[in-house]
Amino acid sequence: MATDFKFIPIIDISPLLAKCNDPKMDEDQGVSKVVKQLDQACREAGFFYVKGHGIPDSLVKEVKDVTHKYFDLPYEEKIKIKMSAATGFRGYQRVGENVTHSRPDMHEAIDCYREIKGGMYGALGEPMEGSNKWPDNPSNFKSLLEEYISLLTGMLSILSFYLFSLFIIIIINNSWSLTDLSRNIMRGIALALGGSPDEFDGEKAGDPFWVMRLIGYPGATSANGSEMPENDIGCGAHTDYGKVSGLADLHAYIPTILTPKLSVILFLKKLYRCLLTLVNQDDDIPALQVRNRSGELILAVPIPGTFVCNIGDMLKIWSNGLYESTLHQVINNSPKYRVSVAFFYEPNFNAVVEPLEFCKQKTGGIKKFERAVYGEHLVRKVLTNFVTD
Ligand SMILES: O=C(O)CCC(=O)C(=O)O
Ligand SMILES: [Fe+2]
Repeated sequence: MATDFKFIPIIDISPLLAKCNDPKMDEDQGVSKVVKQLDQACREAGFFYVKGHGIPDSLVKEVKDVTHKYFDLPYEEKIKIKMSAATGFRGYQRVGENVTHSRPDMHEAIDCYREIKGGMYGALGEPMEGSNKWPDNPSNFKSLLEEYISLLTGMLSILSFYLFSLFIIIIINNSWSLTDLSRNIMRGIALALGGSPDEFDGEKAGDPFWVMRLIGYPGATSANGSEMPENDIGCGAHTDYGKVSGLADLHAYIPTILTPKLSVILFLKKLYRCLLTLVNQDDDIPALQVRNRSGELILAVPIPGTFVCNIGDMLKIWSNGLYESTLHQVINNSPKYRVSVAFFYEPNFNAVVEPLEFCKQKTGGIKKFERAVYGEHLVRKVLTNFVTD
């Protein structure tokens, strides 16, 4: 992170969304103001809240409600959608299965990825082929989450009733920008970097991959119970490069190569991933902590009606370090169970990620990062990153 920021700025992005598809958006005063704020936030904190984002509050809340309901179910029920190599690493992982810095994270989660159809990305995408594992209970879980994802990505994958309701929402709000929030924030960030608004369209992130984690953090009392007495870290310090799937499942995939200890050590090696993250967190439980340059932890206090956004490592590469991803962690000290839904907006699966020429010029003319193909990194994450990175 770049500075000793003391707070995380709140940015009203509605002027940006209103003009996002206007070819002259960069000449608009409202857009320029938002772009300036984005630039400052990305340089100073790597984190910002967005308000005026156009996603209905009722949907944002409902997504957290169904997530609470799912995690409230007995373990035998939750495990019905267990994540494994056979599910393309999609599905439920229990508390402690995720590891950061060799410590089990005190959270459970459902991991989802954009659907990969058979043969879509050849042999590279094969291990992750498949569609997401949605629970049957609560019964509206799948439809609700698919609607939510379509609004965040602009991928109108749900036909029938939900597409129709989305259409009505769009008409009511008179704004197409509702349907692709992440892309539109990226258009603002592209301008903030000094590029054109469509810098990340096309081959870079015009057909974006996405990852979503629905995360449940047990309350402090149960977290300190007998099962894992010392661990109260919900999610260890990290930048957004993504999470490794359950080690047990990875061993099922590459059973003979690694000992569990070695797996954990290699897991610590950094993987570049993630462009922009949008976190939808419980309104009443402050738990997400962001580290500034001196190591002070700045709380990303929940602010109703906002998403917490942070830039990921892929943007760090594209911007040649002009924008950095910031370390953050989660500790739920409240006795209440906390839920957050982290949505990771990613480059195209086949995208080649390397410092943009104009960013290189702005940062001393030297390329600070090597070229990476996003899909290779992603798949390596779930398979061989343990071996080669
Ligand atoms: O739970 C949160 O508030 C954030 C989670 C997070 O940082 C992540 O999953 O990358
Ligand atoms: Fe994160």
